[in-house]
Amino acid sequence: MVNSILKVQNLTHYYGNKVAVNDISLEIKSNGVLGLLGSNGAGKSTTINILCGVLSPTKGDVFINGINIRNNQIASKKLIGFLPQKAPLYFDLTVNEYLEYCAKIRLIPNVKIRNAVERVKQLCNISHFSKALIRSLSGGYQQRVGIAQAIIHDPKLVVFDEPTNGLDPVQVLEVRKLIQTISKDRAVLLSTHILSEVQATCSNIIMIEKGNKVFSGSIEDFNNYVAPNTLSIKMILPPELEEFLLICGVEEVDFKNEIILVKTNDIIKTSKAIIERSIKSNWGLIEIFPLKNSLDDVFAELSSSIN
Ligand SMILES: Nc1ncnc2c1ncn2[C@@H]1O[C@H](COP(=O)(O)OP(=O)(O)OP(=O)(O)O)[C@@H](O)[C@H]1O
Repeated sequence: MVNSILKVQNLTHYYGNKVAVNDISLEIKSNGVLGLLGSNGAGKSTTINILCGVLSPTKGDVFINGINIRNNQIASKKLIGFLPQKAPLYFDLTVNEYLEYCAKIRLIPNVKIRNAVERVKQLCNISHFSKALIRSLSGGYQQRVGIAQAIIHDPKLVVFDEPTNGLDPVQVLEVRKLIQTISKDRAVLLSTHILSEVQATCSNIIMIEKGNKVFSGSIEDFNNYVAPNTLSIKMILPPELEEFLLICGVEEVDFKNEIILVKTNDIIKTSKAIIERSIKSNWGLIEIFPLKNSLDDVFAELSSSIN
């Protein structure tokens, strides 16, 4: 049987008597980017600090490639790369000096260090800064150095905590592109509270709120999670508001130029009723379709589902 790259079973963590992560399970079976989404304080950092062996969980188990991190700290850490919210950089070292140092603390044999450093510099497009002091690099390039240290030992799983925080829009796009490239050869867990980040980078999402898992599935499943409750309608001869309100399930009607937005408690029944009435009364129905919820709507709905 092939081991999952990451398996988290019933993870729970308390700070004193306050629960920060409550019975969370998740699994990564193949390469690609899994988004760990949640509002501020949801429990994302606590979860990933546990996965990366920085924090011991109160309860539950984490397996990296089948290895339980609780009893096999060194073996499991060899398989994980981590870029925390604040990249662990030494600003007075050059890029080469820093990456060589990271390779040593990752226990890469001396004879292989040079190749490892060259490989990650090339991948992260920082070779031309090899001899530059880290403090002299822009925020985006410093973040690339942070990413390079996270993959220097060629881990199976890389964990990024809010990797585009504080970067300008161009750097954000470049760092996202780099993360996607990295995810072709390994699994990536990307923690963020930014929906557009998840949309742009991830294939699947786990969402946590107040320490509880509230969603797990594909971006598409996430998008369709909350059933739509609004119909968008175009008609040549629409009826008056009062007549609309008499139709089965119609709760609110909003006339916006040519478009009529109808809020309903039953999208199927109301669509059927409007189509039937339109034919009978010659309203000249041109189009009718349910309006999809935006990801922001779904995020808001899921965030408020835990009290
Ligand atoms: N060292 C700590 N001691 C006590 N409580 C903590 C500690 N660290 C985090 N918490 C609390 O645990 C909960 C989860 O925090 P965590 O940092 O894991 O959330 P997060 O989703 O990463 O949030 P953010 O996006 O703001 O970093 C929060 O209520 C937080 O206040």
